[in-house]
Amino acid sequence: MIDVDGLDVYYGSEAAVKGLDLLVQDHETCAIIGPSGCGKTTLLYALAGLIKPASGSIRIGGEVLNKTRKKTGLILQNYGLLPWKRVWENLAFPLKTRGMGKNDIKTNVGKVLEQLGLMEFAEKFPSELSGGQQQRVAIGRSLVLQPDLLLMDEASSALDAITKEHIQNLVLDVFRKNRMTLVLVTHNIEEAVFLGQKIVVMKQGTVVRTMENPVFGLDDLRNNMSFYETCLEVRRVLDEESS
Ligand SMILES: Nc1ncnc2c1ncn2[C@@H]1O[C@H](COP(=O)(O)OP(=O)(O)OP(=O)(O)O)[C@@H](O)[C@H]1O
Repeated sequence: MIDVDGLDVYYGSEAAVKGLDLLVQDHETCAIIGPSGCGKTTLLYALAGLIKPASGSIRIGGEVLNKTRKKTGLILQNYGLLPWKRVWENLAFPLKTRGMGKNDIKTNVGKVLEQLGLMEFAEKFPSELSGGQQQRVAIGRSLVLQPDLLLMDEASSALDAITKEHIQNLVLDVFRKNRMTLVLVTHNIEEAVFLGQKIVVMKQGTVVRTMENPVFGLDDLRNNMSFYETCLEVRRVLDEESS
């Protein structure tokens, strides 16, 4: 479980996150949505252990977080790939740095490339790939480490509408097959409703609304009217909170 209690994060004298409380259960997905500048990315970095809070606490699996965790994967907006390494090496690199043997690396990287449909791109450089393919490689880089918690910042914001949906489908599939907790930050209401079991609305550095998503995980969700009704409900909440 992720348990955030009274979190304050400052940049200099400016508070980016203020008195924020959040609970995310194990194997749950949580989508964080809110206007630009409300502190979503800052919260994600704090959950990754990359930013130290001024006060309050973050507990993950009962342990107070005071540095990065091996079992937390973080996927950033710009994908964070190593441009001079091929896809295969991009996935192998985090395992090498953890001292894994060659054969185990081969098996693990092979499995993840297979799962993400990336085998045919194994020998390519990131610059030779489309945005959606690069995003899949970024997901792969996190998955090889078998995270129990995956943090994603704007998973699909730079992608066209169709590729966006493919990536969202893939993220849901990855979540289901890998038994992890998923926290994602998004500007996109449909993405929040598609991927968030719990939808958390932020405003000015704090959580103003938490919604349980009634349609999360339904089959063929995008062809179901209740999906769009839930999107409208989230839109109403965002409008109310911004007025
Ligand atoms: N490195 C930094 N130094 C100083 N202020 C920062 C820094 N990063 C973010 N901020 C400020 O902290 C606040 C929260 O920023 P943050 O990036 O967390 O918001 P966000 O909700 O993720 O925004 P967006 O949706 O536009 O990405 C903003 O007012 C921003 O200007």
